[in-house]
Amino acid sequence: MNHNASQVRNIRYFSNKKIKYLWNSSSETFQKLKAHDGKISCSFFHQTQELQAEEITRRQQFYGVNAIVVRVTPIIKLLFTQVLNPFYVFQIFSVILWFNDEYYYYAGCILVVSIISLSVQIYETRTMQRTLKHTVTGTDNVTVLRNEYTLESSESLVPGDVIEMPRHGCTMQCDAVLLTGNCIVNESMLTGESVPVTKTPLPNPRLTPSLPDKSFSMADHSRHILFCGTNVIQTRYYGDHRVKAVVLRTGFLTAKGELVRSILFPKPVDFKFSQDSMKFILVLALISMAGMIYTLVLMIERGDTTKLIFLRTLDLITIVVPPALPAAMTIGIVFAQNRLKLQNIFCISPRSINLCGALNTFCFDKTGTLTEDGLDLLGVVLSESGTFQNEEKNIAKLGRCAFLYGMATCHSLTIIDTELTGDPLDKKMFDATQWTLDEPGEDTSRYDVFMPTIVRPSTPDVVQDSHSLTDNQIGIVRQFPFSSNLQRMSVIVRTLGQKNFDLYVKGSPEMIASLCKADSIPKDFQQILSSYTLQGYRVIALAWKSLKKMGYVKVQRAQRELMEKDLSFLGLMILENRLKVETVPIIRELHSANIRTIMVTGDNMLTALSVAYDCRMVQPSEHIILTQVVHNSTDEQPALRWTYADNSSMRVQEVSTRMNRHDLVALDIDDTNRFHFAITGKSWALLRQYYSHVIPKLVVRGTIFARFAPEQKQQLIEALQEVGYYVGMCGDGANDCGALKTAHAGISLSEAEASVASPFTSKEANISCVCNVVREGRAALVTSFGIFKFMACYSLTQFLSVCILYWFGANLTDFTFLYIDMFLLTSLSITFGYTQAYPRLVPKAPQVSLLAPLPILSIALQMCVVLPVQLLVWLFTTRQPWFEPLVPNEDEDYTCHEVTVVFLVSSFQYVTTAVVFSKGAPYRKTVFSNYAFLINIIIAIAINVYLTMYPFEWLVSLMELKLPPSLEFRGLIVGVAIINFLLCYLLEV
Ligand SMILES: Nc1ncnc2c1ncn2[C@@H]1O[C@H](COP(=O)(O)OP(=O)(O)OP(=O)(O)O)[C@@H](O)[C@H]1O
Repeated sequence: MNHNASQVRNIRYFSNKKIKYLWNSSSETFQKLKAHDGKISCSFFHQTQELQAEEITRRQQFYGVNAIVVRVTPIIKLLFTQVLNPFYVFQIFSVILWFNDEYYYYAGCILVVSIISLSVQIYETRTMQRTLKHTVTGTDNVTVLRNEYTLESSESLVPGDVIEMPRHGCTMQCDAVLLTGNCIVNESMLTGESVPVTKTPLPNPRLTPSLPDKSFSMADHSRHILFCGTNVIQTRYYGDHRVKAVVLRTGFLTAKGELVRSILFPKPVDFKFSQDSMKFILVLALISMAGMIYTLVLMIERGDTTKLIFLRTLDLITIVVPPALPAAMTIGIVFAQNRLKLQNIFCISPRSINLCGALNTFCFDKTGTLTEDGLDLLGVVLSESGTFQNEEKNIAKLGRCAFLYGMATCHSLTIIDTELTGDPLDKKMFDATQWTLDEPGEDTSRYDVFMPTIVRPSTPDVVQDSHSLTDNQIGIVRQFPFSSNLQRMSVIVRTLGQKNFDLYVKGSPEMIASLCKADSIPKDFQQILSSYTLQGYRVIALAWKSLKKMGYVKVQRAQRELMEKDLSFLGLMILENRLKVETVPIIRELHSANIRTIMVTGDNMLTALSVAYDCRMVQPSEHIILTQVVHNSTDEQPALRWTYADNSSMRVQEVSTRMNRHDLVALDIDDTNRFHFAITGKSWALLRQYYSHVIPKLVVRGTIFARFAPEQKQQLIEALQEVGYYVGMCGDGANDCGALKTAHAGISLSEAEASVASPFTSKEANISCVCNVVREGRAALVTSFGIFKFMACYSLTQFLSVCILYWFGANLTDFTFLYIDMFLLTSLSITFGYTQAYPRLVPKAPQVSLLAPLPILSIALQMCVVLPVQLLVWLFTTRQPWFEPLVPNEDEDYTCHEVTVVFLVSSFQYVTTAVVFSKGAPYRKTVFSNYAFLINIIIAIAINVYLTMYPFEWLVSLMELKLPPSLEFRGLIVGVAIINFLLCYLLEV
């Protein structure tokens, strides 16, 4: 936390996480610094004048430098912050203790390991900071209005500055609202979607008095805002007029700044696993307290020296609380992240990887994610005089008609680097017309003063001379860009040589129909539409209107809502909606891994239903219940209806206004497991308003969410999280951004290299990345679980063993600790972390991975090599390396006890390892590991029984030792063995 209270001209403020908080004396609170207070009207921006020098200085003091500075923390600072981490403090404490206890080798080794891990951590933190700095930092020179238009460094910009957008593009260094001209931008840095987006000027109510002066909001006016970090590809301008924008927000207050802040200071994730592990460490600490009291009493009774008592007592804490636990638990994440990179999945938030292991629900966007993006145009159905004509597959046969002109003009395609780019749907539609598109040149004479994009037929028999005035050329003079919320886009065009302008609108059939004159809509509109959507086709409608009596200026200033009404319906475009080849197998695999799948789309409900059946999100035998909230009249509470839909037709059956068991019975659903709910965005909004108590029930069984606006997608994820689901989201477009950020794990399918849109970005544009992410998440989580359990079991085993040794007045030596802690732990953690890469998610798949035997091999190694070596060393080195007598030990009998204890330590560890490795991944239980687990347990029990009940008479006689005398001793050992088993078992369940 970086709090530094200061004063700027009697204003008290402090900064925290790159944001300033100012003192508000009237409310007596600190309030977050905002660029504007949200009560500004749109006309305010159009009245913006240049800022005076004094005002600029004042604002610069207020808002600071306009830069998103990610500092690479100096090594010394990082070192201090890392060393002050409680676990390192504990480690330092332990090392000092061990040195004092003369465990030089052991303390030395731990010191070396800690230094290495600290250096690696510092190196990695700095590399990450450097990469982030490289991605986000940027300054540029910007033309800004100060006295006159001058070139200034972008760092000096303040909110309120008027800037000019350069003609050939730039990268935005602030958030700014566009006042004049159009800009084509690529927002992939923020949204992951690399389709060019057209930004239009903010409506100016002063120029059009009929226009209400709405209050400005970032969400409502986002299509007029150029966001920081986005790439402005081209600007369009009026003659030699400037393309102007007003700076809205600077530095970390910008949209990009917010995203960078969320990476620099991630929200603490409420993950049960990390909470539980802290609780468990606390329990371990309590156990060590008990051990300390026991040692204290024992050693005081025995009359040991104060120093020895002090050292032995504290030593117990370092045995019970494993200081390397947090570091060991991240091993799985490191392996998983590297493996994801190999699969072309980039992760900017590694801590999300463990969360992916817990995901139990995955939401998918439809278009571009489950289905192909560049859908083939199947045909068109024209409407003439309010009647649908026959479907026409060959667009060339349409002839010159309004529908064809609509197809040729109503898009936001643009030429970038000589290539036509834009929305894949727009591209398919335009390609079908076989027209060509010319970007504006310098010549302004032909279309008044604006530089329009020109479209014209490319077939030679039609074009006589592409540069002469021919009535086949159409200029697109204004564009209202596509918005998911509005479900439509429109253009204002003028055919060359004609006086009047025309408006073409295309969008979802429901939306277009609602904007058309009733008499222009065919009577069988719903019927024809359903006939296509039921088959899963994507249907787009076109409409038209002649803007007679409107001059150029009026057309340029007119408000969108006022233009897009009283349209004449032109017809429907039918597009194929093909599933990607990967979709069905991946959905199947997710289902067999017990992960729920949900479709949340902006598309039509019937299309979504059909795709859901096709991709097997809903099985053919399963039912779908459509949830509808219908307003009968404005003043009364809307009615909640449950209707019944199946894959061949939709039967509408009103049931009841409440959802309960009776409703389901009334719907004829006897098997309550076999139905899914579906709802549209419109009903969802009303449901939230009037029936919010139904939402938790709905989302538990909801599978299809259609015609959902971007913020509703986000609401759905939140609703799922509220009822306890761990939710993943996979999407490809800007309309999925909010949902991707909100989900526990968001995967954006994007080609953008440096996108900060979601924690995961997959370059493969299909949903196979979902399985990879879940699989790696599970592998990382299981590794963390396994290592956690292993370390807990092992430190408890060691603790009990050492307590017994204290009883005899002995302790393990430097070498014994070294062997157990270093060799075993390191080799096992690494083997474990590495081996958790399995090829399938599904629990029942009887598949034996090539890597599966590795943990078993490691156990076998311990069994067949390490134990005998341990014994041999003990035999031939007069037991020195293994025991440290704490009190002069005259009685040779004790040596025998000590041997038993060491064997116990090893065999308990062996059992623990066996349990952890073989049972750690329940969803991947392989035939091999099940048997291995059983065999391991049987062997371990046999060894324990043999060692404790018939302690190696041959060995004893070989070493000329006496047998341990008492039965109590054997009883004690057996007791410890049972406790160990119980512990392992409890940890496992
Ligand atoms: N370029 C476009 N021009 C006009 N209308 C469009 C365009 N793209 C989509 N639409 C219409 O707007 C609706 C909403 O679009 P949106 O992008 O929110 O979702 P989607 O593309 O249909 O599906 P998904 O959310 O699964 O990606 C679409 O169903 C379609 O009818």
